[in-house]
Amino acid sequence: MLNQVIVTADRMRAIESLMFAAGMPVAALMEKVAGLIARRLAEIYPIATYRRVGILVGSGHNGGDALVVARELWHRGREVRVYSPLAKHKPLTRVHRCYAQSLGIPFVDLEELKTCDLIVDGLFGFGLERNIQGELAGIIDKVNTWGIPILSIDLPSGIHTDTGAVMGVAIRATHTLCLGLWKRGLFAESTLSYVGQVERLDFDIPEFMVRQVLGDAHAEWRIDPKQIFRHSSQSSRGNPASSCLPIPRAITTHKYQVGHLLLIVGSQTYGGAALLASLGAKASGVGMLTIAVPNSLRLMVLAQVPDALIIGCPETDRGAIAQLPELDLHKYQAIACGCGLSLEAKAIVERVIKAPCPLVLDADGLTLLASLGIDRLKARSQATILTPHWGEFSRLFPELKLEDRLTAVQRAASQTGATILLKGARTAISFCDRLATSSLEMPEYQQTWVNPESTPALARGGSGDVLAGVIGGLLAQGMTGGNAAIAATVWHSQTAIWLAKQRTEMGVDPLILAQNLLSFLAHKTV
Ligand SMILES: NC(=O)C1=CN([C@@H]2O[C@H](COP(=O)(O)OP(=O)(O)OC[C@H]3O[C@@H](n4cnc5c(N)ncnc54)[C@H](O)[C@@H]3O)[C@@H](O)[C@H]2O)[C@@H](O)CC1
Ligand SMILES: [K+]
Repeated sequence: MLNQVIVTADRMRAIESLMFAAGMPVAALMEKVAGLIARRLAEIYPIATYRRVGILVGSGHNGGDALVVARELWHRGREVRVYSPLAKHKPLTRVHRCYAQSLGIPFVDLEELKTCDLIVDGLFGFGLERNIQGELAGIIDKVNTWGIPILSIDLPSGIHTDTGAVMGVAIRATHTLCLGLWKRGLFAESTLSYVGQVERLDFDIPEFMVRQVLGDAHAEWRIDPKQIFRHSSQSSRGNPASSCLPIPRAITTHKYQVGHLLLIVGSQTYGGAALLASLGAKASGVGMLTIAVPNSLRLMVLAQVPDALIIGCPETDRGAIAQLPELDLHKYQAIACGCGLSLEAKAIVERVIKAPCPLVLDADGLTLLASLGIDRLKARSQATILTPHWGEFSRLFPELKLEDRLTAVQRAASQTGATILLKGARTAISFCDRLATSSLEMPEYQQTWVNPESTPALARGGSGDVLAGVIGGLLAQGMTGGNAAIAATVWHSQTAIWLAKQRTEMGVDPLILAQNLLSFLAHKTV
């Protein structure tokens, strides 16, 4: 649980206050935390290569942490230099400063840090309140130009704890050690070029205190990718129940028990999208797959996906699906619609919105939904998953485009009742459900999960089609909207990370991705 909650500065302060009120001395906690930072630093940046360490010290407890780290590194034989540009300090920071000086640790001018092998950034943590200006801004700008590795304590100084906004300037870290609980701002896409590699440093915050502050309906969570993949005998801990892969199967399972998915995809212009979505759906292990495409694509899709039922649909002059033939939409456990559909297929989207089964809308399906009006979703009684990237999201929810991504996705999901999967480098998924770790009596509530690991290898046309197909397949097999969105997102991004290691980020085209989803899953769960 502690590795999954995302907190704001206020929540972090409230949890910290509970620890202090219960008797943990403030100074003891700083000592413990900074000791852990110093130990982790020694693993990441060994003394043999990073002997000279420059420490940036601010006025608050982030600076206090940095001074304890400075002292510990000094005792372990590093050449430490401290730069402490502010005149006033919080009392605990001040005493650590005095003690460091009494040990003979040099307090130097900024320029003298230029020859260091490593910089430790302890200027500001979650206490940053306003834009950084004047001399301090100049200091950060300068340090960023040196090209020396920087380890930031808690957050890169200058990053807003809650929104991730850059408060004027910010340190560009190579490594960030987030203390205790994940800070919300670390998950904003705009901070990714500032945080470097991010780790959480656990300092034994009692879980009951975290629960006391966050309550039973905590809204923002970080997905733990490791918990998605498991042997079928293992139970899920933390991530929403049954978002785990592979989906277990009873020995007597027959094909009609593992879902029938209808894909409505493709146009003459975007034939490949239909194939990629189909291959994603196929990898999900869905029992039956029916693919509705324009007539002219029928044989091409049949040749590539021989195990699917292919329905050729009448098409417009420009090769979009003009109408669905007499299909009984009741017989499908899920429908995924939109990949490569083209913007001529509005009538199709109008029809599938009324379908009496779970529905995934992607790509052109979303743009068409935006033109029909998001209110159309009110007619739906079954799960709906929308999978927009930011551009599609802004068309669907223009009034939310100024919000930060986490707030925006949360509002969109509560407005529509749908699961919203906002794609990006840190895909965020918001839906209304019970939390897996809670009792069944617990009411459903709005929750948002962020995928913390991905790769720019996925930034190419067609990756999203594969994802939509996988989600459709998982939905058809009975996963809830939120669980299917989480499982598919993690599976898709972890497969891409795995492939990028073998083929470079240039080598993960969507076809390779779709073809390797199952090899990755097998490799992960043996
Ligand atoms: N949460 C926890 O349980 C723990 C927190 N610790 C550390 O304490 C930090 C938070 O400490 P603080 O609350 O003292 O906050 P910070 O150390 O982040 O900084 C706050 C100080 O900076 C000043 N300040 C804020 N914005 C400024 C600006 N734009 N320009 C100039 N000065 C500005 C404030 O007046 C205040 O003096 C954490 O980030 C972490 O490093 C650890 O020591 C121990 C455990
Ligand atoms: K910092």
